[in-house]
Amino acid sequence: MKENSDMENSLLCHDRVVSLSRCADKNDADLLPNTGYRKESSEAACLNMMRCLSTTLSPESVLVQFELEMKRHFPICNVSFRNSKHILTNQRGVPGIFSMEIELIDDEHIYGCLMLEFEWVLSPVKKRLVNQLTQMLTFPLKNAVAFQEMKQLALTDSLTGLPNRNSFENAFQQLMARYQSKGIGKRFSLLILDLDDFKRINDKHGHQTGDLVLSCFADVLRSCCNKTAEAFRFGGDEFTVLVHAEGEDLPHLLSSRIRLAVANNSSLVQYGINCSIGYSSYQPGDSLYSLFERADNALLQIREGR
Ligand SMILES: Nc1nc2c(ncn2[C@@H]2O[C@H](COP(=O)(O)OP(=O)(O)OP(=O)(O)O)[C@@H](O)[C@H]2O)c(=O)[nH]1
Repeated sequence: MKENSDMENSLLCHDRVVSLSRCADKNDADLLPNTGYRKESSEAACLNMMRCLSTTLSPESVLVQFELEMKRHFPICNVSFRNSKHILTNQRGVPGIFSMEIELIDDEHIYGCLMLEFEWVLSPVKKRLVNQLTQMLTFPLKNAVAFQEMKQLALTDSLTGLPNRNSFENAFQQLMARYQSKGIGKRFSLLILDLDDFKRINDKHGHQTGDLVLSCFADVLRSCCNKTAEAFRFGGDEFTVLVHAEGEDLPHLLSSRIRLAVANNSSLVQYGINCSIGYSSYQPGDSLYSLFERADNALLQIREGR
């Protein structure tokens, strides 16, 4: 069998694929003289790959770890994965001169396809090793994608598609941490929105119509929010918006925009839908409870004042 110390080549050595991986340890027994590379059997490479891929549950991180691990063996440029639901890519805009498309097979079904671009043309032996290492990706990637989907479900309201109460509480904690670390003066606001007399819709038109009205209201709310305002379904006919930009009159402006959008939406108008909105701005020392309580009191005052 042919064996040389050319770093670009994997070697077919005693019928086993042997790749060259970068090695920082100068005393490594398998270090090839004056190269900084060591020989590694494909079994060892696969084991390494499996070990490194099993440590994360984020699909993007799985792909990045895969890429890093592949880089030990191959001059790789771009890695991307796609299946019917997902496209993950680390495309850097520098195309490789040689590409391979490898199907990831799971229980005899094709789970997705991995596109790899390399800086150099690969020898047949190297292609074999790429295939072998790529198949290692199937299970961790599938696992990570399933985990992400479950996480997404747990944080999303299934009727309206808006982030749910759990999401709202997470977002609040994140905002509070961010604003606290930037010091006093950085504020954000909370809007609480409650549909007026919504029970009447269910009682008069049925639960399905009630669902449609809630979805329609959520769409209107979404359309009024921008990058600095995020809407949530808090529960039932109650919604919240976190406004994470400074500006004292922002909550007021957003409330007016939402009320106008509701009044101009024919689907909501036909059911006589109105909403009450109360808001409060974050003050240093506030908890979610105190901020929520102030916004809720403001909402009650608006209702009592009518
Ligand atoms: N269709 C539908 N109804 C829901 C859903 N979640 C909660 N509800 C109903 O929403 C209604 C909320 O009633 P209330 O809390 O009294 O609110 P309201 O009728 O708007 O009264 P005010 O807030 O005082 O104006 C209840 O009848 C719930 O059954 C849902 O997902 N779909």
